[in-house]
Amino acid sequence: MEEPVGGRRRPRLVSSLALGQRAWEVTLEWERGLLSWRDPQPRRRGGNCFVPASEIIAVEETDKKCTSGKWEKMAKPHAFTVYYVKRAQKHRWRCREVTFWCIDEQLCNQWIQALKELLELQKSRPKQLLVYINPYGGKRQGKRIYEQKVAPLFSLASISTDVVITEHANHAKDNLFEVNVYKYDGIVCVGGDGMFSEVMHGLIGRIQKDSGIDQNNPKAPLVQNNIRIGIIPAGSTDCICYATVGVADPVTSALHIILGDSQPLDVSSIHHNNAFLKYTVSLLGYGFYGDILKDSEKKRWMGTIRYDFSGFKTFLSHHYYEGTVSFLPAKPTLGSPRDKNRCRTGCYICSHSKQQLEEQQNYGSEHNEDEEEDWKVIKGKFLAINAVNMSCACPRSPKGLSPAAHLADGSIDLIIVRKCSRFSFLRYLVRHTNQDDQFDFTFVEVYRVKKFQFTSKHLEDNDSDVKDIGKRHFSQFCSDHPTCCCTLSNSIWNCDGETLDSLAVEVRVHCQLIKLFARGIEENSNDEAIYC
Ligand SMILES: CCCCCCCCCCCCC/C=C/[C@@H](O)[C@H](COP(=O)(O)O)NC(=O)CCCCCCCCCCCCCCC
Ligand SMILES: Nc1ncnc2c1ncn2[C@@H]1O[C@H](COP(=O)(O)OP(=O)(O)O)[C@@H](O)[C@H]1O
Ligand SMILES: [Ca+2]
Repeated sequence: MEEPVGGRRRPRLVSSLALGQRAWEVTLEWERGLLSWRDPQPRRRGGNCFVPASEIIAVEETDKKCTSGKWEKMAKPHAFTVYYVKRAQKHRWRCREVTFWCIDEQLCNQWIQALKELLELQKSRPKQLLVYINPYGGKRQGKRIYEQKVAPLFSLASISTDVVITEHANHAKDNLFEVNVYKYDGIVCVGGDGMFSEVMHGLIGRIQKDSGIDQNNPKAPLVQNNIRIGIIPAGSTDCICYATVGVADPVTSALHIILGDSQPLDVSSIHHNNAFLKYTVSLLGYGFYGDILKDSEKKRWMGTIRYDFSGFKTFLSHHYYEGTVSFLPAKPTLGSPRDKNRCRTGCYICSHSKQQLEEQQNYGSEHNEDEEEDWKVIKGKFLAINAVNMSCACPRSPKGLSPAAHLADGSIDLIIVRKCSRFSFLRYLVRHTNQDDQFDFTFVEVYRVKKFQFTSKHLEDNDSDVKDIGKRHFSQFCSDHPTCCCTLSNSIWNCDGETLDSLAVEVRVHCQLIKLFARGIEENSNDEAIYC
């Protein structure tokens, strides 16, 4: 039965269709973009289901061969299946399907047609994607994960893909300078944070090159682009995926890509002496996390547990490093890393930053804050200096290094852990895994900043040539004395899981430079009223 209601542009479609052994009242509301089905006998539990069009993955005429033997086929020979997003535990999404049956072929086709037209209106969904798979990331499962869990969903959603399985490090990055990136709606990387970093460098670099922007100029206004990046987690930490989606799960990420989600992300650029070094979006860490990375790179053969092993070893070695950190604080309107304001889907702090960014772009370039505002300087002995652009939540620490950091506010949270006892440092680390405040220690400071610089004491004391010789000498010295906590050695910078070639860095955040196929972490996503 079809019932035009309201006489507006498009009538509401209401039919009695069979689902399971019963007839259900199925409604498609064009104005609200909502598909619902209601059990006309509401005594039964779970009698009402709603799926917004924005969460429908695909609609297909049901292949009757696959369902032979069911009573539906005999009584109601025509059917269509709707595939939609079902929210499961802990921010996981799954693809669920529901098949409706009817006697009238024309009615069945009308439903398929209407649902397909509704899907056509979802303009932000990608149609063509470029996929890079790192077959060696994490547990070396990238190719299998993509082929078994992701590709079937992309094909269900009629997304066409060009797939590149990388053959060496930097393959994806270099390739992004060669291909016609503009023909794609998005780039997907299958791997860990390192693989994401590679794709991000390729994409940002390519866009700047095409726009005539010199990345070596630390003051250059970088050009944003609308080609979104999707992450299918298949790495060792997968913090960028976890902190932007709420879980590191390939199917969930594939569904966010299919629905065409868009999450802007801050990117920090790292320079030294007017030379571009790298971009970072998650952790830029010196000291503890730099040392873990240095040690763990030698243990890649161990797989993902290399980080725990190197973490334990680095914890025991308890090295501290001397240097100077200077930073430019962010405006107080951006909140503080110690407030309880978490960045969640639709975050108002990030939306406000977006508005400001648009105003700046419309009314001329950013004014020079360096000259107007006060830089703060901290000299000392540090166990760790961590700059994070996002919470860095990951399975090891579900709240992350800075639980209140924002994905797209145009600021970095700078965490400084001064020299302290092993026991105090352990207490600090343990608080990453429980509800206690990890910043509530006298030896931990945290600031929300726009820019910062770091120089190791060795660089301050020596000129750069002497430094390089000294660095090698001191590193040798310390690896010969693994139990000493001497300050003579340098650490390295861990930049999203990759090493940096410089000890001294000048870092600046670029508000919302890139976009991901994500929507941030949904608040109470299990309680919403969509599911059945
Ligand atoms: C006592 C337990 C303490 C647990 C503390 C856990 C804090 C974890 C914070 C993790 C922040 C991760 C930031 C993300 C970095 C990634 O971009 C980056 C690259 O990822 P990819 O390999 O997927 O490409 N990953 C990393 O640099 C690895 C970070 C390693 C984190 C492992 C930390 C383990 C610490 C273990 C300390 C053990 C002390 C035991 C004392 C008895
Ligand atoms: N085919 C390949 N062979 C070797 N290294 C690769 C290949 N493809 C990508 N890489 C590099 O592997 C590094 C780690 O990748 P990633 O996917 O982040 O795994 P993990 O999370 O285990 O570190 C990245 O620096 C990336 O550039
Ligand atoms: Ca940020």
